[in-house]
Amino acid sequence: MAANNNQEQQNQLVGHKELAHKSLLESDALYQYILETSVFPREHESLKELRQMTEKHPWNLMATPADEGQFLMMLLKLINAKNTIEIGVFTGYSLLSTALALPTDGKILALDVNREYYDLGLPIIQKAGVEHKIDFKEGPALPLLDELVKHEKNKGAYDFVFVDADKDNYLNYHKRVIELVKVGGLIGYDNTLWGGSVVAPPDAPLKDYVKHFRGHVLELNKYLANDSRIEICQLPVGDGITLCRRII
Ligand SMILES: C[S@@+](CC[C@H](N)C(=O)[O-])C[C@H]1O[C@@H](n2cnc3c(N)ncnc32)[C@H](O)[C@@H]1O
Repeated sequence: MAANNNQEQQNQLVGHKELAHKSLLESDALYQYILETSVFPREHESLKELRQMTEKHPWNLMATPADEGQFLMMLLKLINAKNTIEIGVFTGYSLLSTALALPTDGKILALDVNREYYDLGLPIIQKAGVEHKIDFKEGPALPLLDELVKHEKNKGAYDFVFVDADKDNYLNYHKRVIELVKVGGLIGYDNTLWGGSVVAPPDAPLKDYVKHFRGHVLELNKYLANDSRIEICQLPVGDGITLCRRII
């Protein structure tokens, strides 16, 4: 009986390294511990619900890890964010975290090339009562950002921009969002440690997709470190998030 229970527990734990390997947490047990001991206030039950619902989605590994979602919520509250952009929504874990953290009249412009993912998580966003804060636009983010930048009123209008989409476009996004975020505002680039591969030796046995985007992530990191318009802070939360505070 005890052996069966152990096996069951093992089965539940297996998979973190495979499915959520982008997290820096190397141990399945530690990951599980974080999930079980993260205190989501009552009104954030919806985050747990969204995670459970999408857990079996084949691309579930794309969702923002729980520790990072919690961090984002705290950060947004600390900077009193009201007007934000999210590039790369997927099923909406980071989007729901953001929506819960913003005030009632807060707004998020949410961009994703695929609305199907968003629609999957939407019922939970609606149940959480925060859909009114979200303006979802389907399509490649670059032309949508170009359109925003054209209008003077949008420049410096955003408190926070979260970038979590196609890694080979991050530098292109940076060129646009730096104009949209206000001086003193923040841009957060996700996955800047890229599963730890940014420090892997050139001959390291990396998964194909990790290898494919590694060069782009390295290029972004170097660019951000030398960009005099921002000050940066790279945090080992989730798969690494680089916060850029616009200073000029
Ligand atoms: C890593 S997932 C985002 C995860 C999400 N932030 C979350 O918490 O679940 C990346 C998303 O970027 C979207 N994406 C990829 N290329 C894009 C593009 N060119 N423009 C807009 N969205 C894009 C994908 O459709 C996918 O939903």
